[in-house]
Amino acid sequence: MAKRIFRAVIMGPPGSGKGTISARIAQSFGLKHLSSGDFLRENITANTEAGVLARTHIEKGLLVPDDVMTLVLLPRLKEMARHSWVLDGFPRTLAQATAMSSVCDLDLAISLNIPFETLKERLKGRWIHPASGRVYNMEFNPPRVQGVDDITGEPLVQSDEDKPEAVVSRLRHYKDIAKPVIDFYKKQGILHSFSGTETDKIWPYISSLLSTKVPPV
Ligand SMILES: Nc1nc2c(ncn2[C@@H]2O[C@H](COP(=O)(O)OP(=O)(O)O)[C@@H](O)[C@H]2O)c(=O)[nH]1
Ligand SMILES: Nc1ncnc2c1ncn2[C@@H]1O[C@H](COP(=O)(O)OP(=O)(O)O)[C@@H](O)[C@H]1O
Repeated sequence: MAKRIFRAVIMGPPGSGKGTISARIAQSFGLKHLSSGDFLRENITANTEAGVLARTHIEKGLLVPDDVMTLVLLPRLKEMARHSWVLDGFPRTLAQATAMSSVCDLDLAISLNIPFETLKERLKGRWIHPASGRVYNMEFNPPRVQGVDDITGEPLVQSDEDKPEAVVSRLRHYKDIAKPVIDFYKKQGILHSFSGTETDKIWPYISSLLSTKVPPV
């Protein structure tokens, strides 16, 4: 019998732990971790038309326009039709959520509610390995050797998006546009929200919810 496909999205403001939690979900439940930020970075590196447009917005701490996002994401989601996945960072607007519902059905939407002050602190300490998208935090999950990626030994960088001015504007904007998306999934009966200041305390709740829906690896 074919294995049932399971699809989840994870939503939350920048720094809320979407990437960290998606990586744990992928590892514990054998789902693929898809990330809108990684898809955009691939396009930026490859200098595609969408990548060039995306870069100009990201550099200003702005969201990438919906038409560019759907152009990048929808074909990737269609390619993943036979796989179970957790998608991090998409959809962020109602237009994106509606466009996505025309190419795939979701089983679960996770929403992370993390206080504003906690988010600001976390983003200040976030460093990434650009080639792989691996994310570190100088307190929460520091690299083994300061300033370099654990796997490749290449240097880590702090992204322009995590500089203080960009962070505050991104966090303000998030709340306004996320509300209709959250309501959209609430109406479908697939929304589960989790609140807290620490990923390690939220994780057991997410993990037990998922174990009722996806068999662990
Ligand atoms: N101090 C602290 N940092 C965390 C926690 N959870 C995640 N982080 C770090 O906070 C930053 C943002 O997390 P990330 O998963 O990238 O969030 P995203 O922007 O929602 O994908 C990263 O540097 C993480 O390592 C936590 O519970 N405590
Ligand atoms: N669904 C989306 N809609 C619009 N812009 C997006 C979307 N996903 C990612 N982006 C853009 O890419 C940037 C990086 O995304 P990501 O790696 O998910 O980081 P973060 O979680 O810190 O926002 C975002 O700040 C935003 O400008």
